[in-house]
Amino acid sequence: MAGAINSGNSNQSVDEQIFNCLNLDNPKSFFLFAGAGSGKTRSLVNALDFLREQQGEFLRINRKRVAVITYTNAACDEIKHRIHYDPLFYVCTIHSFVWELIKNYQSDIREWLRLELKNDILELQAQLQKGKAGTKIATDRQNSVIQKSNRLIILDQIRQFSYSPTGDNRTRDSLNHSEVIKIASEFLMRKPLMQEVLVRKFPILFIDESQDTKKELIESFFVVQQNYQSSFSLGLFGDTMQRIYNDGKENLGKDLPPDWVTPVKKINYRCPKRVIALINSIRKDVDEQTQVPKDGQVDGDVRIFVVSQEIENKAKIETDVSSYMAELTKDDLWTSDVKTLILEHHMAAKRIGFFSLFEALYKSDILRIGLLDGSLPGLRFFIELILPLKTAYSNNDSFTIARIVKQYSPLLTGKNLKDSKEQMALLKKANEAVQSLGSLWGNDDTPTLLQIISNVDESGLFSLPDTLSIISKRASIKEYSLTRDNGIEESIGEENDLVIDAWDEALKCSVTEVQRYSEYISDQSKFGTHQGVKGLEFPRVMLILNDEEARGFLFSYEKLFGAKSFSEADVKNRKEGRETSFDRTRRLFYVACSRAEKSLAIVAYTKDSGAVKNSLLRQQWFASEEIVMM
Ligand SMILES: Nc1ncnc2c1ncn2[C@@H]1O[C@H](COP(=O)(O)OP(=O)(O)OP(=O)(O)O)[C@@H](O)[C@H]1O
Repeated sequence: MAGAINSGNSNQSVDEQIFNCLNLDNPKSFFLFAGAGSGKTRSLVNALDFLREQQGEFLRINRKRVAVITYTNAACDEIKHRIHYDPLFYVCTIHSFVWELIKNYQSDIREWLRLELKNDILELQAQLQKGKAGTKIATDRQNSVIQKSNRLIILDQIRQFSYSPTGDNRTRDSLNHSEVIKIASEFLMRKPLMQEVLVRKFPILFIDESQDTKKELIESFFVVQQNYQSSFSLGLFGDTMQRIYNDGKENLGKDLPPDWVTPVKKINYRCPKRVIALINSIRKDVDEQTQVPKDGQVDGDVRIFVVSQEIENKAKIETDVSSYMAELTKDDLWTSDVKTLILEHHMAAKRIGFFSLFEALYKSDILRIGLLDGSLPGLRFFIELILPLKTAYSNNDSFTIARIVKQYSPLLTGKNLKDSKEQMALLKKANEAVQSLGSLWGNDDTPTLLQIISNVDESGLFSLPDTLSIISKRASIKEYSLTRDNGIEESIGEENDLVIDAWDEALKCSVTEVQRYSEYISDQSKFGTHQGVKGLEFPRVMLILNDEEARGFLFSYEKLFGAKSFSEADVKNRKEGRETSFDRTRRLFYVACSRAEKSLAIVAYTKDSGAVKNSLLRQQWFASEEIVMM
């Protein structure tokens, strides 16, 4: 690693090396890249504690803060919690950070957007001229030209650009996620004033999981660091082996300026010895970084179960695997407290039983983000109102029923009750509406979502969210399209029908699917995705590998384990030094395996069990007794 002027492998010295960088009179930048479970997050928090103690007063008096960019909102909350919400630290995701940086440059944003839109339109028109007419791609391009041209026309009418890091930004004055990243990177690169403002406000900037931070931004932060070496410290935390998104900077850390400090961490504090040996092997052909266990670490167990893809009852296989592991490890919690990691949300949806609902809404680009982060108003309506009301109804819990109805029902608004001469009649109406809704649940069956919204619409018990209301008043539907935040906006064309189609399909599902979805999304379920568990740890991990179910093309476990040969593109990419789906999958596998604190079971569904077995034996990541053919 270039620029390693300091190294050491005791944890104490790593933290001290970082502390030494944080002297505001002589700041240094550093790059703490180390394997899974080596305590990078812990070192980050230690550095913040150090800053609070040593520099807190100075920073506060001079109205400066320390910025910490995290990869997810969950990681952001975790760090904020660990530093007791001290306002000295500005902890946020990359999108919030860059918006904070650029939001006061409104006229520059307008000019940037004008140029960007013009260039995009020219490029699309050139592609349209070159390409075949009448194809789907040509239609998409034409629509895109129309959309961008419309945006260009209204550009000067926009008084203030807006952006929400967690929203879908579909109003006419909003910027989208990739635009704010692009704007911030370009402004940071080109505008000395913006660099100065950044450094003045945040003389110290830490970036966690920086291997997955958008490369153009990382590059612009490097430029700032070079221009402000004596007043700015950039601290990067991460692990190149855990880069799982394509927009991160490849080979981050290569050719660092010579004055950067690059501490080394070799101990893995999380995983048992056997898992450490496994992840060392997975990593061996990539960068030869090896880890050692902490003193007194347990051995732990690893098994890989090779199962034919053809097997119908996968749930049974996975229960059998749990029992096997419980017996092997003498740990009964394998049958009740296991984190199961799947590659895609679809796989959890199938296993938990909300697949039809998920599949229907996932099809729409507009609804997808809200579906994945649990914020779709159409679903929240069921989760926050209908399901709790149903539970209270089943339990004869009249207190809770009254609370929900009073809080949400338009029948019983204060104004309604005050104005009404017939309060008793209103209460009776609300009561009947609750009875009517409750009666939809028969002895053995549960209502569909459509039955529920029709019932509620008719009784007037609750106002439906705009999305659902539109469905039930389908007659006027063509004039509207849906947005996640507002429900209704001016028509933007074809996408409208896709959203309606998606909801049409979803409303045919039973409300039980919403219940299961709700458990999954609020993290009460035992499932997580391979990507989503970055940074987390669990005692018992079951990793499900199944390309067929995952449907993605970015990852291929069949290739990783020899059941599928490399495509021509893979061969070409490898020859030319570019990464392949094999490389990406190997990194994802590393991330997922390294979450285990005690024991790890891998269930590999495959079209060719024999080929997988041979390949596993050749690869030597697992001992032969650890490979279980099922
Ligand atoms: N010096 C230490 N002594 C004891 N335990 C430690 C030490 N450093 C970290 N740990 C523990 O090891 C586990 C992993 O630490 P942490 O999450 O900080 O690692 P990480 O490098 O950020 O991991 P990953 O890259 O896999 O997300 C945590 O449970 C943490 O509390």
